[in-house]
Amino acid sequence: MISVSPKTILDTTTKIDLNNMSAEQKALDIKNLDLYYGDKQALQDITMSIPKGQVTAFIGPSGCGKSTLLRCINRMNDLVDHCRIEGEINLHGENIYNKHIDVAALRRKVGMVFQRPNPFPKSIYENVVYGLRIMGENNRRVLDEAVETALKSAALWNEVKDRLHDSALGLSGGQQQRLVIARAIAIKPEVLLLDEPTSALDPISTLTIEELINDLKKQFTVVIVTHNMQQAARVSDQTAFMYMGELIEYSDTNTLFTTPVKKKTEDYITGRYG
Ligand SMILES: Nc1ncnc2c1ncn2[C@@H]1O[C@H](COP(=O)(O)OP(=O)(O)OP(=O)(O)O)[C@@H](O)[C@H]1O
Repeated sequence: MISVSPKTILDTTTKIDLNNMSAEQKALDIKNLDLYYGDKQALQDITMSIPKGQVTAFIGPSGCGKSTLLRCINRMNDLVDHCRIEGEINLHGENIYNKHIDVAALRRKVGMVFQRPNPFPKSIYENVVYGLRIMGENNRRVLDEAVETALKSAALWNEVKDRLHDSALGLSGGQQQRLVIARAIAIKPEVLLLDEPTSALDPISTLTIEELINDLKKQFTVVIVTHNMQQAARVSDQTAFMYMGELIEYSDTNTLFTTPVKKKTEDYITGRYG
């Protein structure tokens, strides 16, 4: 089993019965989800519920479908021409793949942060208010408050409060990633999707983001894809292990890393493949 710190093992974050959640506890309900890129099936019959206000990690070897599943949650795969999806992802009891769903509105509720920080070539301030401006908000006082709140939530305020109108491109990689998180949360999404958010960062910036994720779950439901099992063990409440497009095991993180039920999970977390 991988070594997780005693603090992680003893963490008594509210445990949820993942197989028996009430509608109020669920942020997302994924049912029998299949995804095909052309003829190739990349996700097979994924069924899982993701609890509100917690951190859920997707782990598994390269190519197992982690990012594909994450991208389904805000319909980013709609942008891939030859991609076909069957099954459901329910948000508030409504399938986000229903024909009448407004995808732009969905993406306001389900924000996403990618591997590489991607600030716009604008000021720090304008990056944070970008989504609000698109939504038609131009009141200076409202925008100022949103900038302060989002940057504080993203643990960046103290570092940038005196240079809000400088270019975002002058920030370090770790600061840029926190800025992108601030931009995503400024419009107050319900769910925040993080696709390997620290893979391009140094260890200290990684630690800062991991601490931040722990704070973010007080306000948002967080779903994170990570290659790094120690990171999943450190930041998540529950972990889903995927292999070749299938969800093999999904349980609270301590259980998955200490007493996995499936042999494939055990082989993966003990480093036999991946
Ligand atoms: N746009 C695409 N077109 C065709 N195939 C794709 C596309 N995106 C992903 N795939 C394939 O789907 C499968 C799952 O890929 P995905 O990127 O979701 O895996 P992953 O677990 O996130 O991998 P990694 O950890 O390497 O990022 C892989 O076989 C991949 O080659």
